[in-house]
Amino acid sequence: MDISAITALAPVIPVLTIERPADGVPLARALVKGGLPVLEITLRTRTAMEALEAIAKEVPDAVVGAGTVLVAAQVEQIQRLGAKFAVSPGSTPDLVTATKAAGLPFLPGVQTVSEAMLLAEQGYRVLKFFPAAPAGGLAWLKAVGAPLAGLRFCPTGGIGADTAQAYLALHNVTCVGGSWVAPAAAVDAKDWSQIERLAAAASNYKRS
Ligand SMILES: O=C[C@H](O)COP(=O)(O)O
Ligand SMILES: CC(=O)C(=O)O
Repeated sequence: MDISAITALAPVIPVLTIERPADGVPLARALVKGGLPVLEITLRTRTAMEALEAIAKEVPDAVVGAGTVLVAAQVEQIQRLGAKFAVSPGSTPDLVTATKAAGLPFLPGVQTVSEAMLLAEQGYRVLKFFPAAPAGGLAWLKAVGAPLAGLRFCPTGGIGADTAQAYLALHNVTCVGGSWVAPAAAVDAKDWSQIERLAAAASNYKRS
């Protein structure tokens, strides 16, 4: 699957920052059961790599990727642990080269038109728009829809249950990313049924 196919699988990509290794698998199972199979594990915690590997091994219906991929050296490791894609808040030439060499689908982050154009020159058609809400949100996406007509975005950052549907209604939004479907309090309480309900609600959002 390429990144277009992966981002087409579900309207919402849960962005997960996992603090305890034991949380990863039940959290992933709850999200997949709720209808959100594409999961982004951010590499922001000591346990992220371990959680990524466990989910890749034990939750076969999940399409698990790594987020907060900042340097090329991480690419080989996440792929070896079972990541199906890489996400970054931005992009660098080294990350583009490393993910292409590895054949690992990559969702690079952009915040400006010029960044989007540079990635389009490299062949990317699906980009993460990060941080979506502070960087212009719905208004930015609407404004770039005509000039960047060939590009689709996965806005992430500051999106919640109250705004996700409005983003998904835009023709240049393929999916949205966010942490709201796995609130830290629910994870701390191991309230997997609450997370499954939040995922089920998010999986019902309609795309344009
Ligand atoms: O850095 C944050 C992640 O991209 C998710 O953002 P969020 O917590 O605003 O949904
Ligand atoms: C911001 C985000 O989702 C990432 O760190 O990849």
